Amino acid sequence: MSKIAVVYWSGTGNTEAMANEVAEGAKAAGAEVDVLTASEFGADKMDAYDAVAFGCPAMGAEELEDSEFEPMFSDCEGKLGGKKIALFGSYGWGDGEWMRTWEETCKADGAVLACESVLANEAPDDEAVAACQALGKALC
Ligand SMILES: Cc1cc2nc3c(=O)[nH]c(=O)nc-3n(C[C@H](O)[C@H](O)[C@H](O)COP(=O)(O)O)c2cc1C
Repeated sequence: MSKIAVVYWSGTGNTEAMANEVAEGAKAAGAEVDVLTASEFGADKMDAYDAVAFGCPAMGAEELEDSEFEPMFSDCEGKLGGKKIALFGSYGWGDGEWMRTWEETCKADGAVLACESVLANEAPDDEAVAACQALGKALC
């Protein structure tokens, strides 16, 4: 059985709702899943999981949230080589630039992106919910 971590930051609950759907998808596919906030995760926990889903909304000016998520993620970057991961997050008025930048960072770190990243405009609609569940399944 694969062990999967869903690690997220969310200010107003949209990315949290996505994280819960990712977890549901992975559980339905038979994985053991831990859902953790950014402050509950770090590089020292990476080896305990077969795959990790990272979720963070667009913050700052098309950036990762900089007080909790970005420091945690930077910490994990040294452990991303060959690691199966997937990215998700909610955004507001932008065009998804934060996610494209984030994907490039992960590829440069040698991460194996299991599927297309999932973006939701504000609260996830039915399509985004289904995509989050499929993301969770893709990590199994
Ligand atoms: C301080 C701040 C900065 C933001 N910056 C961006 C941005 O650069 N691009 C964008 O598309 N949305 C931006 N947003 C909108 C959020 O990404 C959006 O509301 C998202 O749904 C929040 O997700 P959450 O509920 O998981 O916190 C920003 C929101 C806040 C509060």
